[in-house]
Amino acid sequence: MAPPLLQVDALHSPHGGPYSFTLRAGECIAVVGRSGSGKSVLLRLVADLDPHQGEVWLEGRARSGWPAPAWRRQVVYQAAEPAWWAPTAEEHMSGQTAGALAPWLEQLGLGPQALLAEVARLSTGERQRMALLRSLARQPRVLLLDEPTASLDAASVLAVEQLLQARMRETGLAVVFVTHSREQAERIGHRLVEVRDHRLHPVG
Ligand SMILES: Nc1ncnc2c1ncn2[C@@H]1O[C@H](COP(=O)(O)OP(=O)(O)OP(=O)(O)O)[C@@H](O)[C@H]1O
Repeated sequence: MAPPLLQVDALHSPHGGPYSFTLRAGECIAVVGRSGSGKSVLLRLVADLDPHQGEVWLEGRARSGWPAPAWRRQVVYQAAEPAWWAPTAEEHMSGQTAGALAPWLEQLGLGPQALLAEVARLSTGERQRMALLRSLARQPRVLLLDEPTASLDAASVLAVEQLLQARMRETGLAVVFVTHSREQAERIGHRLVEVRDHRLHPVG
């Protein structure tokens, strides 16, 4: 049998873990847990953003064998409060044209002009949807999402979930989705885990 797309082995730091799980192409693991339980720590360790021990494998190849920029192209982390480093969203879109992004913009209820507006002038919810587009524009194999719909109304939440589900189905994108909503976890997750006592526990 083919190895899992992502394999996480005893990943830990002083702030969380050891965490172990596998993720297949096209699969979503939804992660729930109390505030401060270590959900963001988990994502940051998988993304290689904090010092840690343990290992992560992508397509059977250990992360220690990947050049860091190549790893970060394939495994993309979206923070709960994403940072922006240029004035407009368009400048963050990994060279993808407005035309190429148009279907996603429309699906998320954003007009094409939102790409050209100053990011700072977008509403919190517009910025959050734009952050997801930026993550998808990088065409990762694995997307690590930290509460990506926290600022959205119910219709926009569903639009985000539907876009992600289509990308998982059509491209094999794999997702680790951190959320405070058990209902959302059940909608989007093929598997649910809870972070408790610095460990992952299967839910349901
Ligand atoms: N670099 C760090 N230095 C010190 N403490 C840290 C560091 N990173 C995380 N922590 C601590 O680890 C714990 C888990 O943090 P984490 O951000 O993962 O929580 P969370 O489950 O994502 O919470 P929330 O749902 O509120 O976002 C917290 O107590 C946090 O203060």
